[in-house]
Amino acid sequence: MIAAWGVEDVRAAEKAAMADLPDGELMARAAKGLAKVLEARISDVPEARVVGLVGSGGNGGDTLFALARLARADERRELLAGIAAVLVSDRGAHEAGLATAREAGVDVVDLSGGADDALDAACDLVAEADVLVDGITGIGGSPGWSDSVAGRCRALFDATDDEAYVVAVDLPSGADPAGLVLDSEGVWADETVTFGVAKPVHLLGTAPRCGLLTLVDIGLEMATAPVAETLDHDDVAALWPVPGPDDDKYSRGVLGVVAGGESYTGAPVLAVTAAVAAGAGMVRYLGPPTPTGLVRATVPEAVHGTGRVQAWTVGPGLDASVAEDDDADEGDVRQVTTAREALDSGLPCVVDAGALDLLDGQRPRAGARTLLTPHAGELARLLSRVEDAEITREDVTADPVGHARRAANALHATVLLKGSTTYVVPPEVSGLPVRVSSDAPAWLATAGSGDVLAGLAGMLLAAGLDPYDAGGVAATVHGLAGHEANSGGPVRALDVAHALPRTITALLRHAAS
Ligand SMILES: NC(=O)C1=CN([C@@H]2O[C@H](COP(=O)(O)OP(=O)(O)OC[C@H]3O[C@@H](n4cnc5c(N)ncnc54)[C@H](O)[C@@H]3O)[C@@H](O)[C@H]2O)[C@@H](O)CC1
Ligand SMILES: [K+]
Repeated sequence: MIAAWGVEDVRAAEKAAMADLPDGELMARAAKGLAKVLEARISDVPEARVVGLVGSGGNGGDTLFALARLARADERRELLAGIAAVLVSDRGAHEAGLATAREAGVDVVDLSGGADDALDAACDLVAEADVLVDGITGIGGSPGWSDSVAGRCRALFDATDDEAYVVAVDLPSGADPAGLVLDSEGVWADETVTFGVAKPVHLLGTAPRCGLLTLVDIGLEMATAPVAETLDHDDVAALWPVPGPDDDKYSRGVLGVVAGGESYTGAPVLAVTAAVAAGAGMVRYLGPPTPTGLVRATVPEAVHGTGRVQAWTVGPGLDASVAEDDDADEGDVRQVTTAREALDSGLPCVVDAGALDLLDGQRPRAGARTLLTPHAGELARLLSRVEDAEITREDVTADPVGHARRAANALHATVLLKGSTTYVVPPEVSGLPVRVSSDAPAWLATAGSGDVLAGLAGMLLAAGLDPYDAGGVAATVHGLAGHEANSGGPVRALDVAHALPRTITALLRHAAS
């Protein structure tokens, strides 16, 4: 599991650690770890040139100390062609760090004061750099560039060679440390070397601009809960419901699926296939004749009609608007009633697609376990109704976690917000971290993919997982199955469902080995 703590909690932990350590020890640890990573990255580059961009705070301090270490280490080996530091801020740079870097022989170009010739010299340096170390801002930075350095930073990054390997110190400068502002100007790194623990910027929607995440241990002890986390393969395997010798199909979990209608016939096939493929004890499909016939023909394991279930997946391919349409097919209208009955049942429920349109607030029975699985547009529609306000898809994509949280709080449900990054957001009162999953292939953005996810998540609810775990596990396994279905190329949703058994087997085998 990778867990991320908020900036205030990180600062508190740093303060606590520093109280027991000699002055400068924590930064020395950070710089040592950073220098080690830089050394490894340049080990194969003959006559490498390393340039650090240095801001005025602790982030620049880390960078200067690390460059000094690199320069010292190279005194003996003379493998590097040059090590330079560009001071970008008018406020100068970390005093001890700068003195140490100068002493170690690091070339320094100071841009404070704004002289054009200094900026030209700095641009020449970065144009030649094989490794660019971004130490402008860390957790003390605000999103984007501040006015005083914006022109310089733009010029420096414009001059950077596309081939240069960009290593961000702690986080890419200009990225929002809290990971909430997604579109700020600033650095996109190939690798981010962070210290102590990950921060939200590394896991939330800003994660893609961090590149590879490398964690350097500096001995922080966190006294608070993380705000975000990403499940790794072992976490998922540990949560996966593995049947024991005493289990039967009922104890493993029966999932009821209310999906599709006379016009939308594919979604039920996908959701039911996914639930069966993921290992449901039994899947019971409820729907009008045409999709029922299709499910019968394609998923012979499923049963049909009303009966005992332990959880529901409601909504894939469901058209809730037929309830208001006098000319609508009778079976479709009945399907909306069935969906309402499932929502009213008090049983655990995945509420997806069309069923989200049936919710105006909490499900009727207090405490009913609920996992909502909207994409950004569906969440905007749901929140607009619940809050009686106009909320757009753009509002949601600009602050996905904030909006998912509002829906989770208002509906007492866990919200799995689908997108290139998927967030599983429990109500605030739970105190649980947001779960983030961002390594699904972009090819998964395809029709039917959400139906597979809804079937998979429903199967996990039926097996007894709570909505938070079911959402986190389903999002991760769905992404892995997307890779498994056709790594590096287009995938169709049905293939993702069919890839579930081998994806799950691989996870369980890996964890057992
Ligand atoms: N405090 C500690 O014990 C440790 C701190 N460490 C490093 O110190 C960093 C935090 O240091 P600071 O609190 O000094 O803050 P930073 O170094 O992250 O940034 C603060 C400086 O950046 C400027 N700045 C803020 N927003 C800006 C923007 N949008 N554009 C341009 N400049 C901007 C500020 O004027 C200020 O001078 C961490 O990210 C980490 O790299 C590490 O050495 C680990 C230990
Ligand atoms: K940085």
